[in-house]
Amino acid sequence: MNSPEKPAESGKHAPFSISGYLTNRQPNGDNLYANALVQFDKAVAHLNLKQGVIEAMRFPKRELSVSFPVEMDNRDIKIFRGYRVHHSIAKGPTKGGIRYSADVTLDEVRALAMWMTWKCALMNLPYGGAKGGVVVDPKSLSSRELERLTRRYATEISILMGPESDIPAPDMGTSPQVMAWIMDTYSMHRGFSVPAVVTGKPVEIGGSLGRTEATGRGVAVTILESLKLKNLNPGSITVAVQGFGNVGSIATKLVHDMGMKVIAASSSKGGVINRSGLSPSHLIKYYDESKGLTGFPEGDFISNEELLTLDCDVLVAAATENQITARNVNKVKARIIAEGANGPTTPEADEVLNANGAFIIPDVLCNAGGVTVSYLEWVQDLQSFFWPVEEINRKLTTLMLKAFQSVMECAESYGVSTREAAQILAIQRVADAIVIRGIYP
Ligand SMILES: NC(=O)C1=CN([C@@H]2O[C@H](COP(=O)(O)OP(=O)(O)OC[C@H]3O[C@@H](n4cnc5c(N)ncnc54)[C@H](OP(=O)(O)O)[C@@H]3O)[C@@H](O)[C@H]2O)C=CC1
Ligand SMILES: O=C(O)CCC(=O)C(=O)O
Repeated sequence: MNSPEKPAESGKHAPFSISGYLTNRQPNGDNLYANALVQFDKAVAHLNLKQGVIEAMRFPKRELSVSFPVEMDNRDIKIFRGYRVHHSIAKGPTKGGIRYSADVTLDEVRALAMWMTWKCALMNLPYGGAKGGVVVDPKSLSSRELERLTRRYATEISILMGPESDIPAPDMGTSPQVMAWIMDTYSMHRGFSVPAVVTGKPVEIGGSLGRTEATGRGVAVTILESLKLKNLNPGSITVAVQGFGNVGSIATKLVHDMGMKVIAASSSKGGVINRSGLSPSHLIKYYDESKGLTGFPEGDFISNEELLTLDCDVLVAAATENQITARNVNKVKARIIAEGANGPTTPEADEVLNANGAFIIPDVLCNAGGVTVSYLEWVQDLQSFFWPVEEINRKLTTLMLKAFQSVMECAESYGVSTREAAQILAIQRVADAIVIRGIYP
């Protein structure tokens, strides 16, 4: 693996060391921003770009760290920490979700913001990349506490937010309701409704039909396309899904509708396996009622570690980052890895999977359905004219297939992995925007 401290072999980039720049010192392979830089260095080495242009893409454009007080239901005041990072503004306003998680770090948000830049560029959306996060376990808060926290965080980052500057959306631990509170808070400060300031809202206040399902739908569309590429019949395919939130649960339902057999699914505390197949509707009902999948009666318990290394055809990694690592990669048996989550595979594990002949649908492609329908939501909000769900799903599928095709062509012509191909395409497009704008002549 290339170290992010060491320029890649081409020697083309990064005299600027990132020593001291990373904020959380995790073991090698676990720091998400370091991992994002390893991927970037690998992809950019194939492109003929000026040093300044490379430097401009290597580091975030701007970062906001905030501390803010929230009154708890028992009248105690707690201080929370949050972030909003803009990685690139070269191709348009910044776009990207907000994550509520007890473990979120600034480096994690930096990586996720960088990946949003590549994802938007790969999908040809007129956006740069951003991400936000608050260090909080949302399940530990009451609904009123969650609302107060969200409104205060939205106020703190409102100096960056706006329909023409930065448009947040849901990510892990946030929901359409959280987006509604953000939209309302921003609108209160402006004195009129600004639906286009955030996407993934409930449809009653300007959300788009199909947005809630969009990320999982994109995952399913790319899996089906991968099966076509490999001449595999969906009816003979077994699938294991790690993570059963927004992305994992919808992907489970849709691959099942396409004829594949889902044999295992999990949430954070473990999951369930049944080699005869699981019912997505039963899983979804159980998950909503029990807030997890452990104890689901129609199968046997399986740990997350076991699920990742299960004998199956397709592994959908739809939970969180750093799940397929140097520690477990040699035991992964799935031939197709669909990265519903952002950064589920570390760079070391990525190399091993590729060497072993696995087919990876990389995160910036696989989970791009969410931001794609977010874009459609933003366009609908700006024009105050809304489309039926069939039209949204048709547009989404068209854009996903086009991106899938271009990644395959790029992988073929450069002789690189699918992840490198996706990033090569995206980085070249962002670099073109930087050069054409004349920001870094
Ligand atoms: N929502 C979106 O539109 C998009 C999301 N993504 C990415 O997809 C991933 C999932 O996001 P989303 O579905 O929205 O998040 P949710 O918060 O809706 O769900 C997350 C799911 O992952 C589970 N989980 C968390 N940690 C682990 C773990 N270590 N092992 C197994 N399961 C775990 C959670 O379990 P539990 O319920 O027990 O906590 C939950 O089922 C993230 O990486 C996110 O960045 C990417 C693009 C768009
Ligand atoms: O819908 C969006 O704008 C962004 C979704 C997101 O955070 C992601 O794709 O990782």
